[in-house]
Amino acid sequence: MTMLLPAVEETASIEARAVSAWFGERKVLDRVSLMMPARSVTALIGPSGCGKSTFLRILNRMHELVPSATLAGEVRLGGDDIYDSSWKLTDARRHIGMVFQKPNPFPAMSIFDNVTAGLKLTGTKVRSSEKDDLVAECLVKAGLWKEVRDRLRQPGGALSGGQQQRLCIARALAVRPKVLLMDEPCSALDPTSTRRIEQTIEDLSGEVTIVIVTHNMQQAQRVSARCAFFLAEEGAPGGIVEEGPTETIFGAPRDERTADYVHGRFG
Ligand SMILES: Nc1ncnc2c1ncn2[C@@H]1O[C@H](COP(=O)(O)OP(=O)(O)OP(=O)(O)O)[C@@H](O)[C@H]1O
Repeated sequence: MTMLLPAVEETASIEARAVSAWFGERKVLDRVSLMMPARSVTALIGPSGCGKSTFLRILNRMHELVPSATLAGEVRLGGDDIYDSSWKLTDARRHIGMVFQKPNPFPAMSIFDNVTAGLKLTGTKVRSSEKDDLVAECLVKAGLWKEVRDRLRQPGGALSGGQQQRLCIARALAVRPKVLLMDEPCSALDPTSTRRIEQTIEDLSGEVTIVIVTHNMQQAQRVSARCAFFLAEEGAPGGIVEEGPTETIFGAPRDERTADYVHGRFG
C-alpha cells in the first residue's frame, strides 16, 4: 500500500493567542492563550459551559458560522494565522479536521464514499487510481479496516456507533489534516468502543496534532500528554486556570481549583 498521509515533518503545532469569544453581547472566553504541540494529544477539561467547545470551534473557524458569534485574538497553525485574510475557510477545514460528539457519517452513503466525502468539499485532489489506497490507509489508521475491508460498498449507517465514529475519524484523515479536533468523541459510545477510539487516538498521536475535549478524567489521563483546565467563574467568561503536562495537572496541580476539579470535587 502506498503511504499517502502526511510525513511527520508536515504536521504542525496549533497555538491560540489571547483568544476571546462572544455570542452577541455575551463574552464566553477571555484572552485564552494555549500552545498545543505538534504530534501530541492536548486535552481540554473543565465543567460544563466554561467554553471548551467554543474554544475548539475557534481553532478551525467553525465559531464564525454562528450568526451572533464574534472573536478576537489569533490562532496560529505552525507560523500561519488561520484568521488572516489570505486564508480561506476551506484551507482551515482541510488542515484542521473535526470529529464531533455524535458520530455523523452520511448514513446512506457507502463506507468507501464516506471516507472520500471530504475531498471534494475541501478541494483536495486525489487521482481515482489512488483512492483505493487512500481509503484503505485511512481506515487502517482509524482502526476500522479489519472490520470493514470486505464490505466497503455497504452503507455507513449500517455500522455500530463506535464503528461509525471511527469511520468519521477516517473521513477526517482523508484530507490529510495537520490537526484533528475531537469534541467529546466517546460520549455517545459504550466502554468497549470508547477504549477502541482511545487506542486510535494513541496510534494517531505520533503523526497528527490532536486536541480533545473530554469530561472523562480517566480518559484525559489515558490519552493526553498535556491538559488545559478551563473554568468560568460565576458571571465571568471562561478562561484557562492552569495548563501543563497531564501528569502535573493530575498529580501536582498548582491551583486549588484544578485539584478540586480533577479529583471530582465539583463539575
Ligand atoms: N450557539 C450559541 N449561542 C449562544 N450561546 C452559546 C452558543 N454556544 C454556546 N453558548 C454559550 O457559551 C458558553 C460556552 O459554551 P461551550 O459549549 O463552549 O462550553 P463547554 O465548556 O464546551 O460546555 P459543555 O462541556 O457542556 O459542552 C456557554 O455559556 C453557552 O451557553
